[in-house]
Amino acid sequence: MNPELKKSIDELIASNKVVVFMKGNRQFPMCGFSNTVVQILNVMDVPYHTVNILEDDAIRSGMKEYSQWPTFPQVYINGDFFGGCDIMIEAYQSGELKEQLEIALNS
Ligand SMILES: N[C@@H](CCC(=O)N[C@@H](CS)C(=O)NCC(=O)O)C(=O)O
Repeated sequence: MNPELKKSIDELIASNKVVVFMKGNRQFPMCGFSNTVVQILNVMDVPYHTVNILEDDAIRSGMKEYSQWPTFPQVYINGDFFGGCDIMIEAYQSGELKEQLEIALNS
């Protein structure tokens, strides 16, 4: 992929403990899956950064390649790809998400 784009994604996920690449933003999610992830993170009460992939086609296609994941939302925690909506729901219910967020935010 474009090395400039890769570098800017690298920097974005390195400088924010939690990043959500999503459709819309936290105030106005433009898709039910993205909305679910926003609701989960709001309940967890953690700081997170969102990127609206609908505003940038290069990011939209670039993130699919970068994450090797075909859909949005895409959640990064502590620099690592964590998952999409289904994985977030599962991890929220099992307690795994709380654990990972605690590790990330305390590191
Ligand atoms: N099962 C997926 C659901 C997400 C999904 O299906 N997203 C679709 C519709 S919003 C998507 O991003 N499609 C690719 C695209 O729009 O570029 C998950 O767990 O996140």
